[in-house]
This record gives sequence, structure tokens and C-alpha cells, in this order.
Amino acid sequence: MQPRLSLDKDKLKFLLLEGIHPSAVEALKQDGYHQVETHTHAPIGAELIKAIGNAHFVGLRSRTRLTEEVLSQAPKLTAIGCFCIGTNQVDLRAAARRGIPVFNAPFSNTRSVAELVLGEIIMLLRNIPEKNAILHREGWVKSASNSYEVRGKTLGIIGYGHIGTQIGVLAEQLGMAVIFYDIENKLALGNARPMHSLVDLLESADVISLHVPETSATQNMIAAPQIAQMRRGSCLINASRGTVVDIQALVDALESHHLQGAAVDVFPAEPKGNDEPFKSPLVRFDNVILTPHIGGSTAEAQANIGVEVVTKLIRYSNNGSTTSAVNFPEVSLPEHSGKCRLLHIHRNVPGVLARINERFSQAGINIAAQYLQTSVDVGYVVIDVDASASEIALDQLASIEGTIRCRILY
Ligand SMILES: NC(=O)C1=CN([C@@H]2O[C@H](COP(=O)(O)OP(=O)(O)OC[C@H]3O[C@@H](n4cnc5c(N)ncnc54)[C@H](O)[C@@H]3O)[C@@H](O)[C@H]2O)C=CC1
Ligand SMILES: O=C(O)CCC(=O)C(=O)O
Repeated sequence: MQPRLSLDKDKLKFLLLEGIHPSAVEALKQDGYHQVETHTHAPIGAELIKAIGNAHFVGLRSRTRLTEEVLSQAPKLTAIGCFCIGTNQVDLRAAARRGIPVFNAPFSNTRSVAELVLGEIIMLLRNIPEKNAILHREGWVKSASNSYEVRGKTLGIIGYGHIGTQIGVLAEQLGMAVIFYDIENKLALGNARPMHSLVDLLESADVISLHVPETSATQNMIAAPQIAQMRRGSCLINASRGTVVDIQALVDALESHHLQGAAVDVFPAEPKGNDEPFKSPLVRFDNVILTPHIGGSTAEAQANIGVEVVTKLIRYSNNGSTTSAVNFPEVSLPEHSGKCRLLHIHRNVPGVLARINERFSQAGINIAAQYLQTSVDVGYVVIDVDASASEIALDQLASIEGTIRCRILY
């Protein structure tokens, strides 16, 4: 019999949701994983529970909510792949406590978002959305009013991470002055200038673009008081998360013409698939660019994300590596040819490693290699042993107090 490198691949089910790019399925098949179920939409409720109930790996984008309740009904779930940047749709801590690492694609769609925002800055400052809408209704208003060059204007970026910095660099190429606000101390690229407070940024920019993650601190971070601090006639762009902007406050500011326009790609409530209607009080404003959460939806980004995230899931499945997991101790492991690899995930309490080593020593199991990493809630130990000792070793591991789960790679 050939030595097996991983659990029987034919028994492992991958569930890929929300129209993940076919490059993901292709990469899985090339590695010998053929049990792949795909859906184009984001299932909810009973449909989600049914689909995830017998899945070993699940892939999703920004819409599917993996709450503690959903995770509790996914007993076989081994790892989660977010085929996007944001991971707010998954209860990361609940996943970690169940021994489930979560992976994402931290920068495969960064450039796509940055390019969209750059285009929107030009469109908004030229008042193109409104002009475009008038022509679609067979009107004709040839006028330079409310139409400005971007050169010399100030772009304010809130959240100066991967996307924010890319946009800053690109905007400077157009002659814009760039200022930014971030809760972390960040290296300013080009001539960008950090602002000491959000208020400083709000008061100083002609266009403000949001690039923060969804957290409790960013919930409604742009509401009526913040919009009031923005310059009259300025524009707001949100391609981060729908919860970051208070939509009613934005509506009020557009109605009062305090803002010249806005571009919104993300919404507090989004349709779960392309066959569901989109409802928002913003639809009646000609001066608002509305896009269906496609900041990262380019052919290039999606194809790259498909391969990137699946590669992380495959590596975890085949070899136990958790490099770049967002909720889990990170371990980058060498191959284990000639040995049998055991993965032990436990509650991060004192003494687990000592107990493992004691048990192995008493059972006469020789440890060929051992790796340990911990995070707040979870400890992750990887142990390579001779194949002949693997079943005994697995039994020993499984009975250790604090064990969340253990797995064997052949
Ligand atoms: N519309 C779309 O299709 C896409 C949306 N996104 C969203 O964009 C967000 C940002 O993406 P990246 O730039 O890659 O993330 P990142 O993690 O590289 O940057 C986020 C930045 O925001 C800062 N930040 C966090 N909380 C803050 C706060 N309260 N105030 C000010 N700054 C704060 C962080 O320190 C960090 O520098 C993602 O979390 C995701 O939600 C990402 C990709 C596509
Ligand atoms: O492409 C998607 O489905 C979501 C993109 C996004 O919001 C992200 O990458 O965080």
C-alpha cells in the first residue's frame, strides 16, 4: 500500500459558496480533492445548516454568516476559507475554540478596490453620476458647475492599511494631496500626511474614502456628527463595510446638499444572491454611485483569490500548516515524509505539552519532531512519529485533558 499523505481525500467534502471562482475547484481537483459542492449564493438558515452539516471545509465570501450557532451544527468542519479580505462574517473566536482555523486572501483584491475608488473620485468630482443619469432620461445639461479637476484636491483616507495606502499612492499620481487617519501608527507613503484625529481629517478633505474593517469601533463611525464635520460640497466613498456609515445620516446630507455626492459599494443589508432585489434609500439620488459590493470583483482578483485560499486549505489538510490563519496559532511545517504526523488542538491551559510528552514517554513513543504554537484560547501541537506508533499516539493525545480535537496525517 502507498503511504498516505493525508486523510482519504475522497472522504473530505469542500463546500464553496457565493460563486467562488472556478480556479478554486480546479486547484482542489489537481490536488486530488473531488468532493466539491458549489453554490452561487449565500445560503442562510436551514439551507446553510444542511449544506455545512457534513462539510469538512467551507469557502465563502463576504455574505455568508458563520455564527457560533451555525458552527455548532458543523461537527466535521476542519477549516474555513474566506475568499476575500474581510473576516467579520465569521465568528473567529468561536471557530478557534472549536479548533477550526480561518484563512483569507489578505491582498489579492487590494488593487481592484483601489482602482475602483480612484475612478469614483474622478467621477464624483466631475459630477458625472448625475450627468449620466440625466442623459439616460433623454435630458441634456452641458455645464461646468460642480465639476472639478482632482489635481490639487485633498483625499482623506480613513484606515491606512493595504487598500488605503494603495489608493494614496495612486491618488498622488493624479496630483491629489493625501491625508489619512488610522488608529495605528503607520508609515506614510509618498507625501501622504497622517492626521492626529478623525475630526482633523473630516475637516480637511475634499473626498473621504473609508478603508477600515468591520469592528465594534467602526460601527457607524461616519454618522450625522462626522458628516457635519466634512467640508460642504465634499464627497464620501465607502467600499469597506456597510455598517461603517449611518445610511440615514448620508441620505440627510445628500438631501441638504451638504455633500456633493457619494459612492457606496457596501450596505448594512445586502441581497444574498443576484436574484434578490436591492433596497436602499440611496437609490433615488442621481449623485450617488451605487455598486453591488464589487470592489474586489475583477477577473484577476477572483482567479487569484480562488487559488490562494484553496492552497491554504489544502496545505492545512495535507500537512497541518496554519500559516496566515487569522484566528489560530500559526505554524509553518516542513514535509513529513517517512513519518506520521499528528495534529493536536487544545485549550490553551498550562501543562498540556508536558502532559503530552509524559504520556508519549510512558508509552515508549519516540517523537521525531514537535512544533507548538499558542494563541489566546488555543494551543496547537504538531508531532511527527513513526507510522507504527501512530494509532497509540493518537489514542494518547485524544485522552489528554483540554483536547479540542486531534487529527492524524499519514
Ligand atoms: N468592497 C469590497 O469589495 C472590499 C472591501 N474590503 C474591506 O476593506 C477593509 C480594509 O481592507 P484592507 O485595507 O486590506 O485592510 P487592512 O487591515 O490592511 O487595513 C485596515 C486599516 O484600518 C485601520 N483601522 C482599524 N480600525 C480603525 C478605526 N477604528 N479607525 C481608523 N483606522 C482603523 C487598521 O489599523 C488598518 O491600518 C476590509 O476589512 C474589508 O472589510 C476589502 C476588500 C474588498
Ligand atoms: O468579493 C467579495 O465577495 C467580498 C470582497 C470583500 O468585501 C473583501 O474582500 O473583504
